[in-house]
Amino acid sequence: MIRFEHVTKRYADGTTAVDDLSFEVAEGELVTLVGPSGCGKTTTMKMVNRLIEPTSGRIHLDGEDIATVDPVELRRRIGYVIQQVGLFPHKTVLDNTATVPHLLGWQRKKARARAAELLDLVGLDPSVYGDRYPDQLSGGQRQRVGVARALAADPPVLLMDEPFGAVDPVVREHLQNEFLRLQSQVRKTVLFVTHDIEEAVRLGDRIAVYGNGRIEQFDPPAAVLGAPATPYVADFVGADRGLKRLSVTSIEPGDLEQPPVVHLDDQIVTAAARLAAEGARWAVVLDDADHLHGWVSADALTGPADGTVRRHSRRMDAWLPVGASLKQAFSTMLQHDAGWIAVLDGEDADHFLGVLTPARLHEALRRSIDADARGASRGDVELETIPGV
Ligand SMILES: Nc1ncnc2c1ncn2[C@@H]1O[C@H](COP(=O)(O)OP(=O)(O)OP(=O)(O)O)[C@@H](O)[C@H]1O
Repeated sequence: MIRFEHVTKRYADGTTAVDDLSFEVAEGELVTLVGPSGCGKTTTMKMVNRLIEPTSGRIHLDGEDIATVDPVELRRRIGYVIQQVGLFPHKTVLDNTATVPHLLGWQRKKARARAAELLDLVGLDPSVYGDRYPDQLSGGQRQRVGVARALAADPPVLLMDEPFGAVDPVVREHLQNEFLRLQSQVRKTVLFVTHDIEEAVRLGDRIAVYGNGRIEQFDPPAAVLGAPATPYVADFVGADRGLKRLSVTSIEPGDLEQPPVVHLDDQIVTAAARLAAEGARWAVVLDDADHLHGWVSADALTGPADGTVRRHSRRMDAWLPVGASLKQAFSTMLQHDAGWIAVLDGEDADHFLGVLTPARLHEALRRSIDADARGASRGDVELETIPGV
């Protein structure tokens, strides 16, 4: 969708901002450009909408050399979000969002309806915020309007330059999550500039790690964290990259333990016998519809034998859908003070798959690091284990 071919930008004072850059961004892909200040990220981005012209090389958009396209026409195909947002202070939120459709000559009613739809999509109720002016919004809300405005004309490509850079870390994380949700719906081709490796890892399908006008590594987040291509990249992603990796490694069915499973209406004797046969101290409890209910301990089943498991079972709220990140798993364990979490599958996360324990979480992380290093799949990795004490 976007292709850079040997692109160099040298400014008039002799600064080489971008040096012989070649890379490609696929349709619907979100690529983060990350690196320290002054390494050429913004220059790269601004060459895509021709705010800056390359000194040499070519950039293709959807197969077309952009040097041959009228810049104004080109920019209509490209949404642009910047840190300062650049909303018009004298226009309402709704009118700000409808700017591009207006410029494209849409009828006022259609443009405003589209703007309202977009505001809704970025989490701002148009009936509450539509008539406000930008200075009546918080920083995070202004950023959302910026995103809505960039999407209003439904451009296939989105350029985002530190769009969440000016808000505090909590709001920032919130905006990142919302943006990921939005992107899963709209699937734009996105170039996203940031100097924050955490943000790059969290958002990018692939990350371009910049060092001084060149790309040092262009890979999916797990590979950048697990197998940095150069000492520079290793240094940039930081010594705690194992920890960052938690957020880009997802829970897979093969990571799970399979404790005994009993049902709410099972007789206590039957359930106790099942636990004893497996030498288990507890079992997962499902309801009639096979949905997760909770758990029951072997000790609780040693009392009076009449009745069903229902009497002794405890509710379990610590669960996640398969595919959630190991970071979410760890955080859920801490939040519920739980020694394990249930992992569910299915459209409504209603099918019990197994449980993730801290030991299994650690294994999953090690497996994924090993698998990346060897170019293997996670299930094929045999781990050496350190004997327990
Ligand atoms: N108009 C200009 N004239 C001369 N040099 C420039 C100009 N614009 C940018 N530069 C230089 O080009 C290099 C790359 O700048 P660029 O803005 O692309 O970096 P960046 O990675 O986006 O940095 P930041 O994260 O600080 O925004 C820097 O050394 C910068 O000083």
